[in-house]
Amino acid sequence: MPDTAVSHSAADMSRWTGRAEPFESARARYWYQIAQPYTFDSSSQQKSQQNGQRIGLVGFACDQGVRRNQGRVGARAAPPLIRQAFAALPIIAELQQRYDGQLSTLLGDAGDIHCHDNDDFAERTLEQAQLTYADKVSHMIQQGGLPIGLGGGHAIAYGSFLGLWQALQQTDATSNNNSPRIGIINFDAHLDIRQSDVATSGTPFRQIAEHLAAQDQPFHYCCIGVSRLSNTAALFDRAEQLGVHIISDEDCANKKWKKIVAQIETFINDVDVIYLTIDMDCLPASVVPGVSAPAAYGINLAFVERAVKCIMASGKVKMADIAEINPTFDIDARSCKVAARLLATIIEQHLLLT
Ligand SMILES: N=CN[C@@H](CCC(=O)O)C(=O)O
Ligand SMILES: [Mn+2]
Ligand SMILES: [Mn+2]
Repeated sequence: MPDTAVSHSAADMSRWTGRAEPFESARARYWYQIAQPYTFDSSSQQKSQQNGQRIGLVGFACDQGVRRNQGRVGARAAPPLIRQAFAALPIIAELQQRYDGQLSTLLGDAGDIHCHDNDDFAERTLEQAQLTYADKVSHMIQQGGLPIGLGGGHAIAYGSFLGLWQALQQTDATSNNNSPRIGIINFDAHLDIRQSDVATSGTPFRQIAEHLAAQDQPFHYCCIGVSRLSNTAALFDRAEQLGVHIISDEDCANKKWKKIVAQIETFINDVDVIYLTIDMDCLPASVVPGVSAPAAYGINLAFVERAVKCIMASGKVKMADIAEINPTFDIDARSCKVAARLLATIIEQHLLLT
């Protein structure tokens, strides 16, 4: 048992495994074959130069926010299992062609931040874990990489935002008093803007709104997949006060794609950088059973993937994460496989664009 409330475990490369195919051509390439430990350059406040790998994975092995939010815990076990499902996926031909000879520079694993929230530890473990995680992702952004956080509960979102915020504070635009406008796009059945005396997995976007207000910055938040039966009227009231752009789960099912994509593009056009977060409970419980709070209705995986591609195509996504997988309730690793597919989609789109 570690003697601190928050610890970091380095990348365990022995978990990057998959099929061996000695009789196939060299194009039978998998992510497990090219992942490397993430390289943190200590001299690194080299603004936006490519010092580490292009993509950095970092786990947020923490479900204290879910516990505080009266949810069912277990999400802390997800990061290595999402990695494992992703490791076994093939690298698509377009990426192999594009990065011929440089595949080993694409993907770094920065290990996991652990939040040890048992009775032996002080109350503020979650907040410490968020800060430790934020420092890691901020460093990656400053090295010119795209960090992708693997939750853990959705309390990861406040850490992801803080990491992005810290990195943006170092940019020339910010020092010239011209802060980039941050847009947050969250795929989620829940708004996660709860009022509470402590941070939880249900509060991160309200915390972000307060952080931005304290800095005199606008709050641009678009939540896609919101369910009218997973959020109270009090939450919808707060969403209205905060100017949240809501695309409901029913809109996703019933409205024409063209209309939805126009709404997303209008949101994107109003911001300079995007933090993209996917709470896996945006999908139906039949597709993703292993989450903290399963959705009865949910939005289609095909819809989520198409929308993620459209958001990534903006070239504005500087931070991303995938949250709320809870392996305790998964069936045959189905939920981890869906998370891995969305992770692959984000990575492929980013690498094909940059
Ligand atoms: N991060 C998710 N939060 C949801 C959980 C809802 C539930 O437990 O039913 C929320 O607070 O709304
Ligand atoms: Mn949710
Ligand atoms: Mn959520």
